[in-house]
Amino acid sequence: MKALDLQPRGLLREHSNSDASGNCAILVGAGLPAKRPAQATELPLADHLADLAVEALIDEADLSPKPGLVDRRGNGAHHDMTLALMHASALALWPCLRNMAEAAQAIGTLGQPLRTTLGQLGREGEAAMLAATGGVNTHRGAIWALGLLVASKALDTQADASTLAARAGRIALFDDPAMTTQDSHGRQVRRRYGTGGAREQAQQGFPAVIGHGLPQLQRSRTAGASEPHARLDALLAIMAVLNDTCVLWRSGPTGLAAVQHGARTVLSEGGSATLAGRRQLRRLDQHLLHLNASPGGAADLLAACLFLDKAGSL
Ligand SMILES: CC(C)(COP(=O)(O)OP(=O)(O)OC[C@H]1O[C@@H](n2cnc3c(N)ncnc32)[C@H](O)[C@@H]1O)[C@@H](O)C(=O)NCCC(=O)NCCS
Ligand SMILES: Nc1ncnc2c1ncn2[C@@H]1O[C@H](COP(=O)(O)OP(=O)(O)OP(=O)(O)O)[C@@H](O)[C@H]1O
Repeated sequence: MKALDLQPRGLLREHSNSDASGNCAILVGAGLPAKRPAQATELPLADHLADLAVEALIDEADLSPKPGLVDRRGNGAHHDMTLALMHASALALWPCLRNMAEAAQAIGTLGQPLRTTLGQLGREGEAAMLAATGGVNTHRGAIWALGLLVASKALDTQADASTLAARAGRIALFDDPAMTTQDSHGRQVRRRYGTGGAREQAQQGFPAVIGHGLPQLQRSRTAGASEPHARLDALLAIMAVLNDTCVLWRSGPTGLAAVQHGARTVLSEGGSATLAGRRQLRRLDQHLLHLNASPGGAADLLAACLFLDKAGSL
C-alpha cells in the first residue's frame, strides 16, 4: 500500500496498533507479554529518528496560539497554508528524513560525501513536500534543519543535544556541489539586509536553539509551566533573537523588530503561562497579522528544538 508507506511507522504503531502495511497487532499480538509497551527503540534507528522528526513537525504545527503562524486556530498570516496541509507535509517528509539517517549510518563519517548525499536527499524531500502541498513551501527550512540533525544523531547515537547541533553545523559547513543557483527569498533578503539566514544558523550549530530555545523550554518546565506553555516560551525565546528571513521577506526590518521586541516582552512579563504574558502574546499576534509578518524560521527551529529535546536524551 503505497500511501501507507509514507506514514511514520513508529507513530502508526503507537497510535493505531497497526504496522506500516496497515496490519493490526503490534501491541496486542499473540506471544507478546500483555503489558509490553510500544518499544520505539526496537525500530531500526533511521525509522525511529524519522518518527521523532515528524512528531516534532506535527507538535510544532499543532502548538497554539503561535503568533502569525499556522496553528489549531487557523492560518495566521499565511494565505496558502492550513493545519491539514502542515500535517500532510510533515508526513510526506518521513521517507526523506529516514533516508537521511540511513545515509549517515551507511557513510559513517562527517565529510563531503555525506553532505553531497544529504543535499540530494534534501532536494528529493522538497519535491515530496511540494507534491503533497500542491506547490506550497510548508517546510523548506525544517527539511534543512531536521535533516542535518537526524544525520548527526545517526552518526553518534550517544550524543547529547549540544553535541548533535554542533556536529550538524559541521556537516552544513561543507558545500553542496549540486546546490541550485535559483534566487530564494532567503538569499534576496540576505543580500538586501546583510543578515544571515537558515544556512548560517545551521553552520554556527543552531545557536538560537542551543542558547535560547532549549534553555527556555527547561526553565519554563522547571517553573511549573504546562508543556504547551513551555513550548510556546521556547518559540518566543527563539523569535526574540533570530534574524528570520521569512519575517524580513514579508515585512522588512520593521516586522523583524516587532517580532523580536514583542517576543521579549511576552517573556519579560512572565511568559505564556501567566495572564500578563498571555495578554502580550495576544497583542503580538494581532500586531504580526497587521504587518503580515510570520516567524516561519523560528517555527522551523522550534521543531528542531523539540527534536533535540527528545533525541538528545535517547
Ligand atoms: C539552506 C536552505 C534552507 C536554503 O535557504 P535559503 O535562505 O536560500 O532559502 P529560503 O528562503 O527558500 O528558505 C529558508 C527557510 O529557512 C527558514 N529560516 C528563515 N530564517 C531562518 C533563520 N535565521 N534560521 C533558521 N531558519 C530560517 C525559513 O522558514 C525558510 O523556510 C536549504 O533549503 C537548502 O539549501 N536546500 C537545498 C537542499 C539541501 O542542501 N538540503 C540539505 C538537507 S540536510
Ligand atoms: N506553523 C507554521 N506556520 C507557518 N509557517 C511555518 C510553520 N512552521 C514552519 N513554517 C516555516 O515558514 C515558512 C513559510 O514562510 P513563508 O510563507 O514566508 O514562505 P515563503 O515560501 O518563503 O514565502 P511565500 O509563501 O510568501 O512565497 C515555511 O517554509 C516553513 O518552513
